Amino acid sequence: MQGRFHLYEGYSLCKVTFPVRIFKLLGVETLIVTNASGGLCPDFKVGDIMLIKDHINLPGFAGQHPLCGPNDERFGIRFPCMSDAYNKDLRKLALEISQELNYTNFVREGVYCMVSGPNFETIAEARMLQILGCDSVGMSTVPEVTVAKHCGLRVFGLSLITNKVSLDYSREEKVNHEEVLEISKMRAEHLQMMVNTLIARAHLLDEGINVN
Ligand SMILES: O=P(O)(O)O[C@@H]1C[C@H](O)[C@@H](CO)O1
Ligand code: HPA
Repeated sequence: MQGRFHLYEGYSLCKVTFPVRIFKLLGVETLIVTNASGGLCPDFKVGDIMLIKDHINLPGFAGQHPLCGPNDERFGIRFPCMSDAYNKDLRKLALEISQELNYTNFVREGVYCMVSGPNFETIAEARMLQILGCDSVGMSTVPEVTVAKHCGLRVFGLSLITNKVSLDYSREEKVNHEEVLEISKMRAEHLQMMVNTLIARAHLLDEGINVN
């Protein structure tokens, strides 16, 4: 996909995740998601690439969940397990690839939290998210991943840390969308290289071939 639909644009989560169901019907087996997010983990720097280990579905807690409503059994079960939403083998492979590519000083792992947006977080909200265990925060991805896991797709996710989230009232810098775009452009080639290499190697996992 080039771009995506967002909840904050006014699309229902059913529409936001519709492409994932189309992928499933087309025979796709693995979903690779990328996004931009704000760093909450104090160790993260702007420009870091975070391999998504897990997520927090904050809109889901408030009833904004793509699987609410009648369950379509043709796609998956009513109560899907989410404890392994992000495929372990693909994450391991991505870590190996980041070493080979010499990317280790800007590749991390962490927990992504989705908020609805469209505003960036208040300081109090950011502090709450950090206490909850979120390493980064963004406005997308979780609905698509949830629907993908529901219908049995294997998921791998990358989140580019485009800004530091303000956690301190004395911090002068303000988050803005231009910065998000600028950092995304700066890291585009690295991200492409990681994703391309992962795609080239991922099928070897299925065939049980040692990828090293
Ligand atoms: O679409 P993603 O989640 O990658 O982009 C983030 C969330 C907003 O769309 C935008 C805010 O700058 O970046
Ligand atoms: N907060 C929420 N969404 C984002 C951010 C952020 O700081 N940066 C990019 N997307």
